[in-house]
Amino acid sequence: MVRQPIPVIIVAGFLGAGKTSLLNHLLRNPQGARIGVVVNDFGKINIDALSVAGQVDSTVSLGNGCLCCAVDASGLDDLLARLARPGSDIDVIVIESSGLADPRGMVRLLLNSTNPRLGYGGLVEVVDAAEFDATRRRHPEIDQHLRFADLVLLNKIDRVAESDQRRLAELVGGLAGGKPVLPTAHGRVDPALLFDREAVRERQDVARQLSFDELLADSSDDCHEHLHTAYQSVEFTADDPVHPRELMRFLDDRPDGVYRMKGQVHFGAPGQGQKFTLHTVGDFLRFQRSRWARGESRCTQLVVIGSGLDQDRVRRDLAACLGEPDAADEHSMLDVLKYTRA
Ligand SMILES: Nc1nc2c(ncn2[C@@H]2O[C@H](COP(=O)(O)OP(=O)(O)OP(=O)(O)O)[C@@H](O)[C@H]2O)c(=O)[nH]1
Repeated sequence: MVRQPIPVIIVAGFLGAGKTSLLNHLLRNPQGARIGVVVNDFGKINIDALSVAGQVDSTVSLGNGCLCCAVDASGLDDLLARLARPGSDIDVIVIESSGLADPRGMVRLLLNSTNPRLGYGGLVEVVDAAEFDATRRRHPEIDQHLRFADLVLLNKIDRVAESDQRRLAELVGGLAGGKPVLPTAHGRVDPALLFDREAVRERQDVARQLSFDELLADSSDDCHEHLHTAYQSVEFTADDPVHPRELMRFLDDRPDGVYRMKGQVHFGAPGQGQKFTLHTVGDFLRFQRSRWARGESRCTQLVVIGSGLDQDRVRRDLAACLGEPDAADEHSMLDVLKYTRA
């Protein structure tokens, strides 16, 4: 089986916004995924509390299969290549970008990476909700950072009066250009929003006795319930073929709040009888082309994940993409193919 590229998620945010809290939360709640966390230094990562299985150079191996690596920016390329090498068990890589640095450099580095085993997993901007107005006055460049984010965590929401939460969410959402904004406390976001659990489930079926997750789960995490309701996922299935131009129109102008889309697409275009697997994070878009397996039914199955989604509208807009291009329209797949990797 061909392994999907390992998603690399960049976590950015100004000093003290809650980046490390988010990383610690993910390491405690990996849900069976093996996470490789990359930080500038081990300083604040709460490794002691996570039971260390071993240490090699600047890498700490944690009892739950996760890794924590300390690296400066110049060593990042090498480190990513090592984490993604064949045989590596890592399912997802999360990099903490340092405080004031413009995260775009790191995004560019990933998007330009020629390593087929690495994929862009999105830019998550952590914002200190309580200090947002003051931070913005001191660092107006935060507006730029937000514009490039794929997902914004409006963190320290516990420190903001309820009456002010809506104003901040709207302000930040506007600056982020309709990207999803998720209020969080202590960076506690459902990891399923950031990475998939499919690979994980397969492994758990084989070795259910591994219960480190449960042992390490943050017992003080009393907001687990509403974590699951903080974002929505919409499933869309259709047997009728999808019109490539219509789907590209939808993808070019995704509804507000969409963070990720994934699944398979059955296009109705002459000579394009292959299966296209779609993957989007924020503005990033990629199709992978493969053959349908023998006996596999040709249909479209998509999952759209985001926060503040108008679920009916997403379903309606996707249903409106069904159809087949005119026989005379020879180039209907052109835009799809621009974003396709074999
Ligand atoms: N009340 C409250 N405190 C928080 C929250 N998130 C983080 N903190 C606290 O804020 C401080 C900074 O959090 P960090 O997670 O270290 O922030 P950071 O972005 O990694 O900070 P730098 O590495 O200095 O850039 C710590 O004392 C955290 O305990 C939150 O949601 N609510």
